[in-house]
Amino acid sequence: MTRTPVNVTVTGAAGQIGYALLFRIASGHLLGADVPVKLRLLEIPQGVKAAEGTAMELDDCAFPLLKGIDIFDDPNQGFEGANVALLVGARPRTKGMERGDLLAANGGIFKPQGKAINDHAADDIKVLVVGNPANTNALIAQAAAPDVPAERFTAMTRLDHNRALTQLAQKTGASVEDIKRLTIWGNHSATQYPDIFHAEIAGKNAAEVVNDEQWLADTFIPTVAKRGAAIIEARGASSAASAANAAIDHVHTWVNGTREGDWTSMGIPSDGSYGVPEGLISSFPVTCKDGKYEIVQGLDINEFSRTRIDASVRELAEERDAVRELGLI
Ligand SMILES: NC(=O)c1ccc[n+]([C@@H]2O[C@H](COP(=O)([O-])OP(=O)(O)OC[C@H]3O[C@@H](n4cnc5c(N)ncnc54)[C@H](O)[C@@H]3O)[C@@H](O)[C@H]2O)c1
Ligand SMILES: O=C(O)C[C@H](O)C(=O)O
Repeated sequence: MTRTPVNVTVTGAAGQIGYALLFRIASGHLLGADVPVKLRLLEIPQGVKAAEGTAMELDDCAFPLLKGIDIFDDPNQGFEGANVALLVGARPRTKGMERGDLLAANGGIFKPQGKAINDHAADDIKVLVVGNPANTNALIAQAAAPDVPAERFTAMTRLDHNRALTQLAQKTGASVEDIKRLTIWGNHSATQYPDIFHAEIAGKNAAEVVNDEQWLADTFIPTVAKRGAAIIEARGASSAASAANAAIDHVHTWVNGTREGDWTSMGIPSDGSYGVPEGLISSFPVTCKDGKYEIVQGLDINEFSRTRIDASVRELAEERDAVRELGLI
């Protein structure tokens, strides 16, 4: 039986992450090796020509699963019939820009995009926000889409999760696939908290295997939390291929499920679990099954973790208050 192609909208398609992302979506890594896709690329008018060039290259790959590419500069058209939306395009922070300016500039992008998703996307739409500040941009888009279930709006902390997996693997000599149940809590920012207290390495508690709280506090957490800045410093540009890879992982896991005995990290609207105020889009440990996610419940949060989760959640609440004041939510 031939399957109906899944419509995938990608914003910021002509950017760095877009260039690393589109070829993997078209080759079946986002949804599965048997799922045909149609790409809908959304750019600002100045980005359309470059997106057309990328579309030419996509054509030149002759991907069997790629059933069409359309390019738009109007969000209402870009999100028409979208089943999956990857919101990558965002206004980067430029010199002299305060956080409030950045939130306001991104509000001008994510509010209309949220409304366009509300009015035009397919009923089963799943949204991943990658563009920074990802959690709060997701909140803005979600608030502008009252007819879409709030839980369909998610923000990307999978890159942080993947970064933490490798740091832990390198410290312990384990292989990344031997590590399970690691968690990123909070905001995709320097306040995020990568938590290994419930993680397992080949079945053993990771914190006990590491047995070095100083490494945890002074090396592991800051290395993971500030990795984005370290990449910018080294590369002269923000992470692109690893961010695209994480976006692929996030959606693939959401759609196809977490592996047995494991969980992942996703920025999702809080239901009040673990003391995170309801509605904030914060990263949690989640399991995924049949296209839905659930927060892992009942984890014992120690004092070390509590302080750090609270600090990141406080930052999210401040960002929410700032966008509320700007009338964006
Ligand atoms: N959550 C994460 O883990 C993570 C990781 C890396 C980067 N990021 C963020 O992802 C975003 C994109 O990064 P990049 O390196 O691809 O940036 P980039 O500047 O190379 O590309 C951004 C693209 O978005 C387009 N764009 C801007 N406004 C748009 C709009 N309203 N509609 C559609 N397209 C629009 C631009 O024309 C540009 O082509 C940045 O905000 C970056 O900070 C997030
Ligand atoms: O773009 C950035 O500021 C960094 C990015 O969010 C990252 O984590 O690599």
